[in-house]
Amino acid sequence: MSSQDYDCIVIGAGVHGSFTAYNLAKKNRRTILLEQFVLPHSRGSSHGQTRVIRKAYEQDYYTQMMEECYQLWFQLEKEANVKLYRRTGLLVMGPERGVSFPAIKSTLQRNKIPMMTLQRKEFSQHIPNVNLTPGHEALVDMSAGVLYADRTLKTVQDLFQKLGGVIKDGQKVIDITPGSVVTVTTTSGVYRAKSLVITAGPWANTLLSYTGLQLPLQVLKINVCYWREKVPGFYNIQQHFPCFIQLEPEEARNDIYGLPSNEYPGLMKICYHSGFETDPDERDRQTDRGDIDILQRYITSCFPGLVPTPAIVESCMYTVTPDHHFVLDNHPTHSNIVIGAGFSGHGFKFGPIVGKLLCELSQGEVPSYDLAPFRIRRFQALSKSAL
Ligand SMILES: Cc1cc2nc3c(=O)[nH]c(=O)nc-3n(C[C@H](O)[C@H](O)[C@H](O)COP(=O)(O)OP(=O)(O)OC[C@H]3O[C@@H](n4cnc5c(N)ncnc54)[C@H](O)[C@@H]3O)c2cc1C
Ligand SMILES: O=C(O)[C@@H]1CCCCN1
Repeated sequence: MSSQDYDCIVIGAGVHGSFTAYNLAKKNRRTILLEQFVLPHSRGSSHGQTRVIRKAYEQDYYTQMMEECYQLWFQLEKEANVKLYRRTGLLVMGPERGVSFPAIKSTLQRNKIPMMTLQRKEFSQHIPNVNLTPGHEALVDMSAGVLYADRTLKTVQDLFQKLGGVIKDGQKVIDITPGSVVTVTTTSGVYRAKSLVITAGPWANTLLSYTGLQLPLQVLKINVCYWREKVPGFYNIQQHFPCFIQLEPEEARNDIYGLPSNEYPGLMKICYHSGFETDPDERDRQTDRGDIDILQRYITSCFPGLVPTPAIVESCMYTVTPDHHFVLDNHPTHSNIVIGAGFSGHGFKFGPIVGKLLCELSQGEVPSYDLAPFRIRRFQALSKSAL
């Protein structure tokens, strides 16, 4: 067993822990990033080749955070000399009389984000091989695109190490002792630091249980489905096919989204924006595929150029809060413990800004954004403190 002292310990080397550690190292804080699995791994939420980046949100605060976040992604690409973003645009389709579509449209307009609305008659000219559902409208968020996810994690972790940061992978945290110096015990070491950041994705509540806190988080297994093009190239990134979000009527609850064929030749990724409850350590025992039936029906009616049977199904996990907004906050009883959790299936694109904010919180600095929507106290009636 080794015992070492740091300014900050970060638990979890997913996208948010990696960006937080990198921000801390940039501020010359002696930082260690602990990860239970050997890196890289595909057992959490940040693996896979691609994610959507967009400014199209219902809430101004996400759209406004993304303004700076895009700049941070570009800076990172420059610093590491690597391509992490590819512009495709994002086609948003949804019921004109619903809540979400008009809200997204007005947020984009209010914030002067480049966008294009598509009238039904011009839709097929711009977006061939997609049928717009009757009663639905469409717009395109022009600066949206694809982020290369696995490449991002490697890039950020490499930069962190170049700045002197330490990564210990294959070390599962099995205990946390809060205090003015926090002690973290792993399967092979004991580490002490002035502050701790917990970015443990689906395992957030397992880690938080050592600190006497539980958050209202639900862990869902997501079936990540890839669908074969009937004619190769129909929905290809090279042919400028965009990412898309299909907003469903509020009562249907969950949306469908997709990315152009890119990562696997001839296959387009289309997924259901929800899944089935799982224990993160038993992910593969969850075998429910009810979402795939919904996707098959949708693809048959709206994407006639795809074979409506998935060619590949991979797994990922969402950690969802009751309002689908993130948790970015200090621990309510131990202020030198900072929590980044509950990214609810839409957190990847915010990695650079979440890293910056969690770093600021851990250093006792005033955060760059109003974190009211992300504070733990919004769950007051729901969160159970075991203290
Ligand atoms: C299918 C899918 C599609 C998505 N699409 C998008 C998208 O298009 N755009 C977007 O912006 N976002 C998207 N997201 C969401 C985004 O990927 C997640 O919000 C983000 O990856 C969450 O990262 P994280 O760092 O919080 O969690 P994770 O990536 O799960 O990282 C947590 C890490 O903590 C480690 N850990 C846990 N417990 C311990 C322990 N005891 N000791 C040591 N280490 C531990 C885990 O092993 C893991 O590596 C998608 C997610 C999924 C699943
Ligand atoms: O965060 C995103 O942009 C994607 C697409 C929409 C559903 C959630 N995940």
